[in-house]
Amino acid sequence: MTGPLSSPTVRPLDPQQLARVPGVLGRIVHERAADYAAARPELGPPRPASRRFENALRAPDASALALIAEVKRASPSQGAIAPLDPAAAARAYAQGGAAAISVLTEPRHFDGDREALLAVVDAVGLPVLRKDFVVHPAMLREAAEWGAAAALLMVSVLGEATAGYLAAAHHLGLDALVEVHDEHELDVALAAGARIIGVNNRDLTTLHIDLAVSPRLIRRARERGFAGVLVAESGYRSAGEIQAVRGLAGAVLVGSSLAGSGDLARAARELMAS
Ligand SMILES: O=P(O)(O)OC[C@@H](O)[C@@H](O)c1c[nH]c2ccccc12
Repeated sequence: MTGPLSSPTVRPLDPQQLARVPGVLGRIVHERAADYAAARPELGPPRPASRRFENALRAPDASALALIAEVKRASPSQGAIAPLDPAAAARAYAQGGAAAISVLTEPRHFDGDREALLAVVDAVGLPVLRKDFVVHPAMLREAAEWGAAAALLMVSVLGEATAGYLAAAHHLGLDALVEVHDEHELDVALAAGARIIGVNNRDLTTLHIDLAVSPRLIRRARERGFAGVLVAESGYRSAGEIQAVRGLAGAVLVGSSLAGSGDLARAARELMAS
């Protein structure tokens, strides 16, 4: 029996679960699992839900499109993007109208770290998303301890463990961006009770981008009666491309094209101009 104050039990992904993840993504999750192999799995006491991330994406009105701007210094598809100072980048994004900031904390392929997240939490009042390859409950505990308002949960990585990790995030007071890339993953996210679903246009096993993925899966989520927040993710470089998800998505998540622009505030404003 689990009472309201008992912690949900979430296990680190086991080698069998990790082995199911193909391609580039498979390599990264193996590395992350090794990084956290010795970490404690306990979540600790429950924390109150702030819903800060979710609320930021819903405001100011239901038809507006919110920007989640990402502090991204490097990626497997592009290599080095820009040697961003995380705090300065986040301030520029805030000035440019971002509703929330995403910060990569994966060190080997995205040049992210804990310090980047802490610096951003300190620099801006906006809610911050910890963007990492969550394969261990300690990664969620850390996200809460570091002051993140939300964490990314990838259905392509967690599979049937998604519901447990979602409960763990909520136990810690975190919102969760539950990421999907195809119909099956969307069904898993919906069944898990996700409140915020991100549709990644990038297939992380091949790194191929197809901007038609977000509109397709967002429509399907609505057809299924999903009333939560839908986020279109990855590959957006122009206001014209963003136009295609207006009226569909509640938010867009953009990293590379902003991070590599030189003037982050201006790039954010121009990208979101309708
Ligand atoms: O840089 P882009 O193409 O604008 O994409 C941003 C974001 O969607 C992308 O970084 C991302 C989406 N899901 C992820 C999961 C892990 C790492 C990174 C990601």
